[in-house]
Amino acid sequence: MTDADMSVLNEVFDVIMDRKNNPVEGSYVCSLLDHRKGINKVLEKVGEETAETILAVKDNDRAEIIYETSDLLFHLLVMLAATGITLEDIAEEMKKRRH
Ligand SMILES: N=c1c2ncn([C@@H]3O[C@H](COP(=O)(O)OP(=O)(O)OP(=O)(O)O)[C@@H](O)[C@H]3O)c2ncn1[C@@H]1O[C@H](COP(=O)(O)O)[C@@H](O)[C@H]1O
Repeated sequence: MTDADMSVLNEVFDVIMDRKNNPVEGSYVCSLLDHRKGINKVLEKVGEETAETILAVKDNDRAEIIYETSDLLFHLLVMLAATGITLEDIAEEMKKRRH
């Protein structure tokens, strides 16, 4: 995997943060981060996408695993943005675990 492949996570996270700070009409991310709905909507999606990913793995369906894992990672990024945690925070934690 190249840095360019992984940079898409940073790019999408940057868009999510921009949506958080500069709400846009019709944005899916903004609908998830809408404070009037609280954090529940984001967490429901993380749970739903986790279940769908697990079922894709159970079915041994490669295309579906890729599709659902992408959904899950995206919603995890939205969850991190909602809680004020950055990808740098996650990277720091993972680097500490290297051995
Ligand atoms: N990566 C994503 C992304 N992945 C999934 N989704 C949306 O997540 C929503 C919910 O996913 P679901 O799988 O539940 O969708 P569904 O169609 O109900 O499918 P199932 O229930 O059948 O699985 C769908 O509307 C998808 O479009 C995404 N929406 C946005 N992004 C990124 O976020 C950026 C900002 O998006 P906006 O805020 O909409 O501008 C975009 O430019 C993208 O880069």
